[in-house]
Formats: sequence, structure tokens, C-alpha cells
Amino acid sequence: MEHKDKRHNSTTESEKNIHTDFTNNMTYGEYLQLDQILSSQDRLSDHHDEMLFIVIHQVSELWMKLILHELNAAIESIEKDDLQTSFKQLARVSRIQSQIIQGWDVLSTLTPSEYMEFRDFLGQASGFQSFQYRKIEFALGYKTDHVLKIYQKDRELYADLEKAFKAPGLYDVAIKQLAKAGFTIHPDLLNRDYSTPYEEDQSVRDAWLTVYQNVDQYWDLYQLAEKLVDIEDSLQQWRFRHMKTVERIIGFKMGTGGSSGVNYLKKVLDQRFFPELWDLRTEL
Ligand code: HEM
Ligand SMILES: N[C@@H](CC(=O)c1ccccc1NC=O)C(=O)O
Repeated sequence: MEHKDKRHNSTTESEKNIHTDFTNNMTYGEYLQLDQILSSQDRLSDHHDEMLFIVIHQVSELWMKLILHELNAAIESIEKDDLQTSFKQLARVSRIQSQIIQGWDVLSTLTPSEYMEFRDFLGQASGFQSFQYRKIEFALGYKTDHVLKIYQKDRELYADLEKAFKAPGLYDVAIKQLAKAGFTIHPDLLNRDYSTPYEEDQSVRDAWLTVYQNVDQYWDLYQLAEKLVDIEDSLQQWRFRHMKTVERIIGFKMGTGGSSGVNYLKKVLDQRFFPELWDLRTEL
């Protein structure tokens, strides 16, 4: 099929600029590659509810794909000082997050006994291995190298993930905007090694506090900060619903990925992305 060759492949999108031939008579199903998508729900058990389990994960991964697309675009916009464009992209990320959070309501119709009928078929597979989820964490600035090790055996995935690991995150480019607006930011932060976790900093806290206390003067930075808070808030809501849904379905059993299960997921809730933006609120 000729049109397929003309697609923008997601990995080469920025490198190639091939125009679609709009005169072709491609169908709805062809355009959306539904043959591929709709033939990718193979259940390992013959249990009815495994279909729900597969679909909810696939839908989540598709939304994550769009989140990454928007987050990376927003990081680029902020680097280019185009904050207005980044606001639109970040607002879209928040709306997508709302969709994924709603998904937990659907999954919680799965009861413990239904899940246990096919859980063993999953072996050691776990959401722990979600590649796109890690890329989102990296784009938001949460860098932990134990995550990279999971992919050591897969060269291509590893290289892709490593690139995201070493790149500046959303908070790094936001902090650069504070410096560009004239705030004194600790120089180590502006030239930091992006492959290390971000550590809370007094100069960043002081700068954001001034922004929040002088909204009229720093309207753009204030809007940017609130968009970041929206995204962290939603990510924490997602994590909380995941943890509670898991408790509802498997109680305190160990996870297939080898973790303690619910207690591990509770611990992850303590991890923060934009700490100063939360801390400063006590002082307002
Ligand atoms: C019955 C449904 C589910 C159960 C019982 C479950 C259980 C778990 C458990 C126990 C973990 C900890 C790692 C481990 O030891 O396996 C985990 C991690 C994870 N799960 Fe799920 N999960 C479910 C649904 C989902 C869904 C729908 C998603 C969406 C993609 C998802 C994404 C993840 C991610 C990204 C992690 C890694 C979290 C982190 O390390 O911070 N899970 N899950
Ligand atoms: N960690 C889950 C298994 C699980 O949920 C899972 C297995 C395969 C593919 C995706 C999964 N989802 C999220 O962790 C469990 O311990 O039951």
C-alpha cells in the first residue's frame, strides 16, 4: 500500500518532511492502522476479564505516547522562550492525565478472584517495565539510574531511554526561565549534570516565591509554575489511584515485578518533581 510509505514515522518525524498525498483513496481503517491495533489483544488465558486488563494498559500507553509528544514539545518551546505555546501543550498534558486517571474506575470493576484467574499467566511482567512511563518521569526531571538498568539487555530501548535520561527536564528549562527573568539562581543548577536527580535549592525557592508574591510583574512565570503544579498534582493522583486499585485487587501480595507491591507503590508517592513550588505555598 503506497500511502504507508509516506507516513511520518514517530522516530524520524523531525528528520523527514514527507508530504502526504491527499489525492489517494485511503480508508479510515487504513489511516488509523486499525488492522494492527485491533489485532493486538491476544489473551494468554481464556478468561473473559483479561481483555479489560490488556485494553486498559494499551489505552494508557497510547495516552502516554501523546503525553511524551506534548511534554517534549513544551520543553522545546520553553527553551525557545515561547511560553505561550508551552502553556497550550502543558494544558493538553493535564487533560490527558485526567483521562488516564478516569481509567482506574474501569479497572476497579475487576475483582480479586477474577484477576487471580489470569495473574499467573503474566509471569514476571509488570508495569514497572513501562518504558514510556519512565520517559515521562525523566521528562519531568525524576532521574534514577536503577530504572535504566532494567533495559540494559535491549540496546535500542536503552539508547533511547539514556537520551531522555541525559536531557534537561521540564523543571530544568523552567528554572532557566527564572534566570533569564533576572533572578539569581545558584550557578551549579544552571550547568548541572541532567542525568542526576534534581535537588531542592534555596535560590529556586526564593525566585518562585517572588513570582507568586508579584504575580502582575511575573504573569508568564506564574502561569508556567501553575501548569507544572497541575501536572505534578495529576501524576500523584494517578499514582494514588494505582496504589488503591492495586490494594483493592491484590491486597498486600508481592508484585510480579518483584517489589513488595502496595507498600512499594505507597513509598513512590513520597517522590516529588517540583518541590519548591509546593513548599513556597506555606509562606504565601
Ligand atoms: C490489576 C491491575 C494492576 C495491578 C495489580 C498492578 C500492580 C502493580 C504492582 C504490584 C507494581 C509494583 C511493581 C511490581 O512489583 O510489580 C506496579 C507497578 C507499576 N504499574 Fe501497575 N498494576 C496494575 C495496573 C496497572 C496499569 C493499568 C498501569 C498503566 C499503565 C500500570 C502501570 C504501572 C507502572 C508504571 C508501575 C511502576 C510504578 C513505579 O515504579 O513507580 N499498572 N503495578
Ligand atoms: N504487577 C502486577 C502485574 C501487572 O499489573 C502487570 C503485568 C503485566 C503487564 C502490566 C501489568 N500492569 C501493571 O503493573 C501484579 O503484581 O499483579
